[in-house]
Amino acid sequence: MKILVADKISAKGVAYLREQPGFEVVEAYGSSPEQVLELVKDVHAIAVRSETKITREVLDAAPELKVVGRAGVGVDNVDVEAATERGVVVMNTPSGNTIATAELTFTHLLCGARPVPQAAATMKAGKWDRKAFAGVELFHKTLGIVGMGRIGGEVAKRAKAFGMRVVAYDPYLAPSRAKAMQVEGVELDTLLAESDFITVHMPLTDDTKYMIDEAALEKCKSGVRLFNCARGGIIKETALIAALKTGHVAAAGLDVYEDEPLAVDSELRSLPNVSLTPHLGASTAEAQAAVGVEIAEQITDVLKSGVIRNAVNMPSIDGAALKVLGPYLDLGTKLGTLVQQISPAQIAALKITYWGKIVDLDANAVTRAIQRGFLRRISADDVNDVNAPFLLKSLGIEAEVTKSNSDSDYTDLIQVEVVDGEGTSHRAVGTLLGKAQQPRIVGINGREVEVAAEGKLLVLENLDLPGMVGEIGTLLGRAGVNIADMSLSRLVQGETAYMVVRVDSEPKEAAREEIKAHPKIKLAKFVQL
Ligand SMILES: NC(=O)C1=CN([C@@H]2O[C@H](COP(=O)(O)OP(=O)(O)OC[C@H]3O[C@@H](n4cnc5c(N)ncnc54)[C@H](O)[C@@H]3O)[C@@H](O)[C@H]2O)C=CC1
Ligand SMILES: O=C(O)CCC(=O)C(=O)O
Repeated sequence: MKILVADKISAKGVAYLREQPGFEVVEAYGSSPEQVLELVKDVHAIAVRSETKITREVLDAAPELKVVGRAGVGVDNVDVEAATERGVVVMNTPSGNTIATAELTFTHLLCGARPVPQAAATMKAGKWDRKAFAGVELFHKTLGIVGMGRIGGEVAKRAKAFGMRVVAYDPYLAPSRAKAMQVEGVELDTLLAESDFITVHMPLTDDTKYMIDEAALEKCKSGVRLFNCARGGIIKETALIAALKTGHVAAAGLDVYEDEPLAVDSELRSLPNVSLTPHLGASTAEAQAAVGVEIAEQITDVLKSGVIRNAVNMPSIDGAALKVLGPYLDLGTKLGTLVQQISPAQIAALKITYWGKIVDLDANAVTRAIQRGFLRRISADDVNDVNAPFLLKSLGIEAEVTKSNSDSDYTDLIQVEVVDGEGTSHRAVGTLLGKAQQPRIVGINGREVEVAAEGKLLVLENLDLPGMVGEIGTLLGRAGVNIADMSLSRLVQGETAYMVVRVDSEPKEAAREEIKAHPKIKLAKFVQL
């Protein structure tokens, strides 16, 4: 396994990767886009911070790639959509740099209140000016926090310790969390109107781009102070520059920019009332050690054991959750594979229904396992849990999931149903049996059966006549095929019955043709689970 460390992550993180038997680690920092294309051609994993851009082109150039690991929070330098289409897991380390970024934000807040960087620069220049650098206090001022996630929350705690009133705007902020954090949840306009200091802490999205523009600034108090240690573009730079020049915005502190690195001739560099840092939020020894080791561990887990944590393009399952969900994932994959093999090729919809305990668990991962199982034999692409929903959609198959509260005869039940182009439904139902939670198939196309969900199966619909079991047994015996397990089911005596036969080996072509052509057999499917 080859791992490219494309941006500088902590030495401890790199050492962890190097210690793994079978890992070859290549460190290549500051590579040009052309060099990156060359470097990735045989890598299985790439570790980045924010410098290296993992574009669609880079992903195309990396056929072996399984995972992109971002040592940090924002994944804006990774084309997540393209990665998802290719089944590449994109993961981040969400909390390792929270404190570092909250502390840098607070440093900017303090420098916005007291012009320390400006005063320090004049001291270095040999001056002694006690009049030009008066400031204001944070005490009893209102701080508006836009985006009350991990970093916003830590900033709020520090602001409370400084005696500030904290108001927050975050559409996803639960009132209970706001209360616990002693902040007032308000609408954005109220925050803009009431805050003396405003700091933003959310990702850059279509919703948040230019959230603080000319119109928003007009709603702010004259003399407001603004801070952005999240992503450039949340505060519109041209609007901010104009407002800093008039003094409507008294001071600003920025760590991030619309274009990074910030242009040498950016007007921001020459304004006296703005403090700038070059995207240093996460740059503490502690944060880098934390995110470097975390991403190295996460990459190792994906490559060695398939355990995925902190993925941004699929549901993550940690070790404890995997213990609970593991048997369901296995059952789900098998049911998906089974249904695909008993159905016609043209499928309009794949419908999944859950009953029992599984309803209360996070079934997203099981849904993906079912979809992966269904696609395993029909998609030309490498199918995995990341790209299964995308591939299904690209085949024009509609996905539907229902969690049912109705009673069932089993503690847990999963039904996978496909509807073909003619509107006919084909389905399989499965459960987990006993302490060992063995996957069992308990229904096929509305017939109750009971057979282990593993190995090779022969699914037959035959006329419900005496001697059928003997005839099939003889036929398979003649073909040298041993029967491991068998289940029979009929709805109405004398009509058709279902026979599910688990066999030790696959019947040869001639025997398969003989079974298919048997006048008393209406349907014969050979299934490999
Ligand atoms: N300057 C730096 O070096 C660093 C920057 N960051 C950036 O800081 C930002 C926040 O990071 P975390 O707090 O860890 O993320 P988080 O995911 O914990 O919090 C983000 C919050 O933004 C909120 N949000 C989403 N859309 C919103 C909207 N339209 N309006 C208001 N709030 C909205 C979410 O509900 C969530 O509470 C991220 O963009 C991250 O990339 C993170 C670490 C270092
Ligand atoms: O890696 C870095 O220094 C940038 C950190 C950052 O912006 C993030 O984690 O979102």
